[in-house]
Amino acid sequence: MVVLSVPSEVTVILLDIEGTTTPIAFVKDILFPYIKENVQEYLEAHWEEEECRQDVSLLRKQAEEDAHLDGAVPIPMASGDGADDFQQTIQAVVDNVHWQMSLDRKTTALKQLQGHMWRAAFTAGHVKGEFFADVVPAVRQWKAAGMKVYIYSSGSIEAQKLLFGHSTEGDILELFDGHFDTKIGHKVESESYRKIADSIGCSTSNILFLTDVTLEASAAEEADVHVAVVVRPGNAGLTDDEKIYYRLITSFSELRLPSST
Ligand SMILES: CSCCC(=O)C(=O)COP(=O)(O)O
Ligand SMILES: [Mg+2]
Repeated sequence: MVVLSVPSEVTVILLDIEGTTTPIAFVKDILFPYIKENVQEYLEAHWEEEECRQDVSLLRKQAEEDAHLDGAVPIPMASGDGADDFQQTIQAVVDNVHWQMSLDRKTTALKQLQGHMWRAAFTAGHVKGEFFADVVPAVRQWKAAGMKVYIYSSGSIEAQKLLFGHSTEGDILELFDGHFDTKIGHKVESESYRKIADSIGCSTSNILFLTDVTLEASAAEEADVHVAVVVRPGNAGLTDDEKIYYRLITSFSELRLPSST
């Protein structure tokens, strides 16, 4: 088995979700279709609620920023004048969400709405978070060894908590010391990793970040974070150069903590 020695200065392990702890297929084939199939009905049912208003307002702001992009879908303000206007505005939000999802965009606006929509599915037990078999045993071992373990995903913190709180392994939220999402910054920007270190109260070099996406690994590395790229079934392939450059693991069990023998 391949063994990757964790540098002795590492005290924090920061985990990506999709493609790292959790199969991409779970996100693409279960979580995302739930949104596409239910967004219209969800908006119709929750339109007048404050949380939904805020979600739509954030999506509208994002749509304005996206106006220059090919195929972008604007979300006009509802005039509040009649059922047709209400339906047209909802349809614009639905189309915008579908458009963003067709590009797998990771905007905070989209992720916030998705998190709110998944709440019902997870809490009712219709959907349970899935993890690769090595994930939970490894995290338990790291915690027992005194490591701090955090999550950093494009999925909203609320969605992350649903995934880990309602999973095939039960509620495993207690295993994590904290969560970060794109509100701290995008995962492909190195500044995000500096802010995460500040927020945890450690140096960036105390962090080991595990992700499937080399653009994220590169941004983290630029901030002096240790990185390993996680290769899982169903993940996007890596180039030969990436395979040579990055430390690769196919299972969390390949990590050797400093004190391990
Ligand atoms: C319940 S987490 C939802 C996953 C998600 O929406 C997503 O975009 C995952 O991105 P990641 O940064 O974890 O690769
Ligand atoms: Mg990922």
